[in-house]
Amino acid sequence: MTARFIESSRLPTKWGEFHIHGFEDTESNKEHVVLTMGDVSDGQPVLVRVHSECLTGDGLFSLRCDCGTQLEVALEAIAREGRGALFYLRQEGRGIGLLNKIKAYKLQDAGADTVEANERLGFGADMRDYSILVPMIEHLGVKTVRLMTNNPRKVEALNEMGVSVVERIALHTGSNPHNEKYLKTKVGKLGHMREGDE
Ligand SMILES: Nc1nc2c(ncn2[C@@H]2O[C@H](COP(=O)(O)OP(=O)(O)OP(=O)(O)O)[C@@H](O)[C@H]2O)c(=O)[nH]1
Ligand SMILES: [Zn+2]
Repeated sequence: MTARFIESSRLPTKWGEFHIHGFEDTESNKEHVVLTMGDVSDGQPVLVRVHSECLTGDGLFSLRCDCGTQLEVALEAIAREGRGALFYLRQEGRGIGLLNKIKAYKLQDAGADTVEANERLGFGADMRDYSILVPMIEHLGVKTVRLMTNNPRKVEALNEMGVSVVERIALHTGSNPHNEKYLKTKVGKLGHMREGDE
Protein backbone atom coordinates (compact mmCIF):
# COMPACT_ATOMS: atom_id res chain seq x y z
CA MET A 1 0.00 0.00 0.00
CA THR A 2 1.19 3.51 -0.72
CA ALA A 3 0.21 6.72 0.97
CA ARG A 4 0.80 10.11 -0.59
CA PHE A 5 1.41 12.95 1.84
CA ILE A 6 -0.94 15.85 1.09
CA GLU A 7 -0.57 18.58 3.76
CA SER A 8 -0.04 19.37 7.46
CA SER A 9 -1.49 22.06 9.68
CA ARG A 10 -1.91 23.03 13.34
CA LEU A 11 -4.75 21.29 15.19
CA PRO A 12 -5.59 22.77 18.58
CA THR A 13 -7.59 20.35 20.79
CA LYS A 14 -8.88 20.39 24.32
CA TRP A 15 -5.66 18.61 25.37
CA GLY A 16 -3.30 21.00 23.63
CA GLU A 17 -1.94 21.77 20.22
CA PHE A 18 -1.32 18.89 17.81
CA HIS A 19 -0.31 18.92 14.16
CA ILE A 20 -2.52 17.05 11.72
CA HIS A 21 -0.90 15.37 8.71
CA GLY A 22 -3.13 14.25 5.84
CA PHE A 23 -2.35 11.29 3.56
CA GLU A 24 -4.13 9.80 0.57
CA ASP A 25 -4.15 6.03 0.13
CA THR A 26 -3.22 5.82 -3.54
CA GLU A 27 -5.03 2.47 -4.06
CA SER A 28 -8.33 3.07 -2.27
CA ASN A 29 -8.29 6.92 -2.27
CA LYS A 30 -9.08 6.74 1.46
CA GLU A 31 -7.96 9.77 3.47
CA HIS A 32 -5.91 8.91 6.58
CA VAL A 33 -4.61 11.35 9.18
CA VAL A 34 -1.95 11.45 11.87
CA LEU A 35 -2.01 13.77 14.87
CA THR A 36 1.45 14.48 16.25
CA MET A 37 2.77 16.46 19.16
CA GLY A 38 6.43 17.32 19.72
CA ASP A 39 9.40 16.06 17.69
CA VAL A 40 8.66 12.48 16.61
CA SER A 41 11.64 12.24 14.25
CA ASP A 42 14.44 12.51 16.82
CA GLY A 43 15.10 8.74 16.84
CA GLN A 44 13.75 8.17 20.38
CA PRO A 45 10.79 5.73 20.84
CA VAL A 46 7.49 7.51 20.17
CA LEU A 47 4.25 7.05 22.16
CA VAL A 48 1.84 5.87 19.44
CA ARG A 49 -1.83 4.98 19.09
CA VAL A 50 -2.93 3.20 15.91
CA HIS A 51 -6.66 3.85 15.97
CA SER A 52 -9.12 2.28 13.53
CA GLU A 53 -12.04 4.46 12.51
CA CYS A 54 -15.27 3.99 14.45
CA LEU A 55 -17.69 6.75 13.48
CA THR A 56 -20.29 5.59 16.00
CA GLY A 57 -17.86 5.46 18.92
CA ASP A 58 -15.38 8.21 18.01
CA GLY A 59 -17.84 10.79 16.72
CA LEU A 60 -21.38 9.83 17.75
CA PHE A 61 -20.89 8.97 21.45
CA SER A 62 -21.90 5.27 21.08
CA LEU A 63 -21.51 3.13 24.19
CA ARG A 64 -21.53 -0.13 22.19
CA CYS A 65 -17.72 -0.17 22.08
CA ASP A 66 -14.75 1.43 23.82
CA CYS A 67 -13.33 3.30 20.79
CA GLY A 68 -14.33 6.86 21.70
CA THR A 69 -12.89 6.64 25.21
CA GLN A 70 -9.71 4.98 23.93
CA LEU A 71 -9.27 7.82 21.45
CA GLU A 72 -9.61 10.43 24.20
CA VAL A 73 -7.33 8.59 26.62
CA ALA A 74 -4.67 8.17 23.92
CA LEU A 75 -4.68 11.85 22.94
CA GLU A 76 -4.58 12.83 26.60
CA ALA A 77 -1.58 10.53 27.23
CA ILE A 78 0.31 11.98 24.25
CA ALA A 79 -0.44 15.52 25.45
CA ARG A 80 0.73 14.62 28.97
CA GLU A 81 4.11 13.48 27.57
CA GLY A 82 4.16 16.41 25.16
CA ARG A 83 5.23 14.02 22.39
CA GLY A 84 3.62 11.25 20.38
CA ALA A 85 1.53 10.32 17.37
CA LEU A 86 -2.01 9.08 16.80
CA PHE A 87 -2.57 7.34 13.46
CA TYR A 88 -6.26 7.51 12.55
CA LEU A 89 -6.79 4.82 9.92
CA ARG A 90 -9.99 4.72 7.91
CA GLN A 91 -10.76 1.04 8.36
CA GLU A 92 -14.21 1.41 9.87
CA GLY A 93 -15.82 -1.63 11.46
CA ARG A 94 -12.56 -3.62 11.59
CA GLY A 95 -12.35 -3.17 7.84
CA ILE A 96 -15.92 -4.07 6.78
CA GLY A 97 -17.19 -0.48 6.51
CA LEU A 98 -19.83 1.53 8.35
CA LEU A 99 -22.95 0.12 6.70
CA ASN A 100 -21.83 -3.48 7.19
CA LYS A 101 -21.02 -2.65 10.82
CA ILE A 102 -24.62 -1.47 11.27
CA LYS A 103 -25.77 -4.80 9.78
CA ALA A 104 -23.46 -6.54 12.28
CA TYR A 105 -24.94 -4.49 15.13
CA LYS A 106 -28.43 -5.59 14.06
CA LEU A 107 -27.32 -9.24 14.27
CA GLN A 108 -25.78 -8.50 17.68
CA ASP A 109 -29.09 -6.98 18.82
CA ALA A 110 -30.56 -10.41 18.02
CA GLY A 111 -27.96 -12.28 20.10
CA ALA A 112 -24.84 -12.81 17.94
CA ASP A 113 -21.47 -11.69 19.28
CA THR A 114 -19.22 -9.34 17.32
CA VAL A 115 -17.26 -12.19 15.68
CA GLU A 116 -20.33 -14.33 14.80
CA ALA A 117 -22.02 -11.27 13.31
CA ASN A 118 -19.08 -10.59 10.97
CA GLU A 119 -18.96 -14.24 9.95
CA ARG A 120 -22.70 -14.39 9.22
CA LEU A 121 -22.22 -11.43 6.88
CA GLY A 122 -19.48 -13.35 5.05
CA PHE A 123 -16.50 -11.45 6.53
CA GLY A 124 -13.57 -12.54 8.66
CA ALA A 125 -13.55 -11.49 12.32
CA ASP A 126 -10.93 -8.82 11.63
CA MET A 127 -10.35 -7.59 8.06
CA ARG A 128 -7.90 -4.80 8.91
CA ASP A 129 -4.67 -4.20 7.02
CA TYR A 130 -2.12 -1.98 8.75
CA SER A 131 0.38 -1.80 5.89
CA ILE A 132 -0.59 1.77 5.00
CA LEU A 133 1.22 2.73 8.21
CA VAL A 134 4.64 2.03 6.73
CA PRO A 135 4.86 4.99 4.31
CA MET A 136 3.18 7.28 6.85
CA ILE A 137 5.65 6.37 9.60
CA GLU A 138 8.56 6.77 7.18
CA HIS A 139 7.31 10.19 6.11
CA LEU A 140 7.11 11.34 9.74
CA GLY A 141 10.57 9.95 10.58
CA VAL A 142 9.33 7.72 13.42
CA LYS A 143 11.89 5.00 14.16
CA THR A 144 10.49 2.91 17.05
CA VAL A 145 7.14 2.97 18.85
CA ARG A 146 5.63 2.48 22.30
CA LEU A 147 2.20 1.26 21.28
CA MET A 148 -0.98 1.95 23.25
CA THR A 149 -3.20 -1.11 22.67
CA ASN A 150 -4.77 -4.14 24.36
CA ASN A 151 -4.46 -6.15 21.14
CA PRO A 152 -1.31 -8.32 20.94
CA ARG A 153 -2.18 -9.16 17.29
CA LYS A 154 -1.80 -5.49 16.41
CA VAL A 155 1.69 -5.53 17.94
CA GLU A 156 2.55 -8.66 15.91
CA ALA A 157 1.13 -7.18 12.70
CA LEU A 158 3.21 -4.02 13.10
CA ASN A 159 6.41 -5.89 13.94
CA GLU A 160 5.89 -8.15 10.90
CA MET A 161 5.65 -5.06 8.68
CA GLY A 162 8.96 -3.83 10.05
CA VAL A 163 7.54 -1.22 12.45
CA SER A 164 9.56 -1.78 15.61
CA VAL A 165 7.28 -1.90 18.69
CA VAL A 166 9.59 -1.62 21.71
CA GLU A 167 6.81 -1.48 24.32
CA ARG A 168 3.07 -2.20 24.60
CA ILE A 169 1.05 0.06 26.87
CA ALA A 170 -2.40 -1.11 28.01
CA LEU A 171 -5.33 1.14 27.12
CA HIS A 172 -8.22 0.00 29.28
CA THR A 173 -11.11 2.40 29.64
CA GLY A 174 -13.65 0.48 31.72
CA SER A 175 -16.88 -1.18 30.66
CA ASN A 176 -20.51 -0.09 30.67
CA PRO A 177 -23.69 -2.22 30.42
CA HIS A 178 -23.74 -1.72 26.62
CA ASN A 179 -20.18 -2.79 25.81
CA GLU A 180 -19.61 -5.52 28.44
CA LYS A 181 -20.34 -8.43 26.05
CA TYR A 182 -18.31 -6.78 23.28
CA LEU A 183 -15.26 -6.41 25.54
CA LYS A 184 -15.60 -10.02 26.77
CA THR A 185 -15.74 -11.30 23.17
CA LYS A 186 -12.60 -9.33 22.29
CA VAL A 187 -10.79 -11.09 25.15
CA GLY A 188 -12.33 -14.53 24.45
CA LYS A 189 -12.20 -14.63 20.65
CA LEU A 190 -9.91 -11.87 19.39
CA GLY A 191 -6.99 -12.35 21.79
CA HIS A 192 -7.22 -9.00 23.58
CA MET A 193 -5.66 -8.52 27.02
CA ARG A 194 -8.12 -8.32 29.90
CA GLU A 195 -8.22 -5.38 32.32
CA GLY A 196 -6.54 -6.37 35.59
CA ASP A 197 -4.41 -9.13 33.96
CA GLU A 198 -1.56 -6.76 33.16
N1 LIG B 1 -17.25 -5.40 12.52
C1 LIG B 1 -17.35 -4.78 13.69
N2 LIG B 1 -16.47 -3.81 13.97
C2 LIG B 1 -16.57 -3.21 15.15
C3 LIG B 1 -17.55 -3.55 16.11
N3 LIG B 1 -17.38 -2.75 17.18
C4 LIG B 1 -16.31 -1.95 16.90
N4 LIG B 1 -15.84 -2.22 15.69
C5 LIG B 1 -14.67 -1.65 15.00
O1 LIG B 1 -13.53 -2.17 15.62
C6 LIG B 1 -12.42 -1.29 15.40
C7 LIG B 1 -11.70 -1.13 16.72
O2 LIG B 1 -11.18 -2.37 17.04
P1 LIG B 1 -11.21 -3.02 18.46
O3 LIG B 1 -11.37 -4.50 18.25
O4 LIG B 1 -12.24 -2.33 19.35
O5 LIG B 1 -9.82 -2.70 19.10
P2 LIG B 1 -8.38 -2.91 18.49
O6 LIG B 1 -8.08 -1.74 17.61
O7 LIG B 1 -8.22 -4.28 17.89
O8 LIG B 1 -7.51 -2.94 19.79
P3 LIG B 1 -7.11 -1.75 20.74
O9 LIG B 1 -5.83 -1.19 20.16
O10 LIG B 1 -6.91 -2.35 22.07
O11 LIG B 1 -8.23 -0.76 20.69
C8 LIG B 1 -13.02 -0.01 14.84
O12 LIG B 1 -12.75 0.01 13.44
C9 LIG B 1 -14.52 -0.16 15.08
O13 LIG B 1 -15.30 0.47 14.09
C10 LIG B 1 -18.46 -4.59 15.79
O14 LIG B 1 -19.31 -4.99 16.57
N5 LIG B 1 -18.32 -5.17 14.56
ZN1 LIG C 1 -16.11 1.45 18.25
